[in-house]
Amino acid sequence: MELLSSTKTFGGWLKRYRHASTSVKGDMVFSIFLPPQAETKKVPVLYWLSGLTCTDENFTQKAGAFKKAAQLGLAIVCPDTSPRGTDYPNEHDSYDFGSGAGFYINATVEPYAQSYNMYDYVVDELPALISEHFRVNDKKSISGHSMGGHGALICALKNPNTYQSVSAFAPITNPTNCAWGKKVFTGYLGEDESSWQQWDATCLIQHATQRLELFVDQGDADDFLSKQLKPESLVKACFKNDHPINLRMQSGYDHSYYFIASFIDEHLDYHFDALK
Ligand SMILES: N[C@@H](CCC(=O)N[C@@H](CSC=O)C(=O)NCC(=O)O)C(=O)O
Repeated sequence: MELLSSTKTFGGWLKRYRHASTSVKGDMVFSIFLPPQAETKKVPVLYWLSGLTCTDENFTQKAGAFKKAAQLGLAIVCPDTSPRGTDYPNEHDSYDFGSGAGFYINATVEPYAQSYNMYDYVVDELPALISEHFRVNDKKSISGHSMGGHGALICALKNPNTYQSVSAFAPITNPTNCAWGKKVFTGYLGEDESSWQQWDATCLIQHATQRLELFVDQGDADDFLSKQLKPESLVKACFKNDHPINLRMQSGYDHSYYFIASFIDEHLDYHFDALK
């Protein structure tokens, strides 16, 4: 791994690394916040998955999470949102497909199938790398925003007993039924919609074998709420399958990192309670 930067903050360290990834067959960059407690003991980890157009740095620079994480003794790992360095057809033409829009799934359509394996990267490869190189214990939780909120939900739903807790800010909830999801699923998975369901949180609820609560914050002034995010789909699926969900509609909040910064401390407390 190549250390790109190391910055002291709130008594801990924010470090940025580049490494060669086997899942995406190219270099990937991630950020990790190590709290002061990690100097002397192993700490639990929260994985944070960002949304469309983001890199690992949107969360580190805008969420304001590190004071609380330092107090709790919680490491936070922020992967990038897609492979970089490739130049596939349409990969860099729009904000909601290709680079910056990996969607945390494994693509099956060529040429994307060669490297757009962000699910394997965040579920298997990155945690193994983090365990090998940092003073972390085997407890982990996952959270994210929008595309990354959906990523967090599917990682938890598809991997029972892997994460101690899961939360999401303004997640896309039912990508098989919104424009963002239909566009990327067609491009990465193909036209056969039956193959899409295994990557859709609302569809996955009926197959869940662990009833891990879904903790979701959603702003009611979010411009993407009714057309892309559709939390009512997820709530309906949870209700139908007796799956626990705590959806908090937050009055006046939009889709931005100002919203995330307003509630991130509560999410960190929530995860740390489960990780203790
Ligand atoms: N057209 C907009 C859309 C990009 C946007 O809003 N991205 C969000 C995530 S949306 C769902 O995954 C985001 O987190 N942006 C980065 C940020 O720092 O706010 C555009 O291109 O701006």
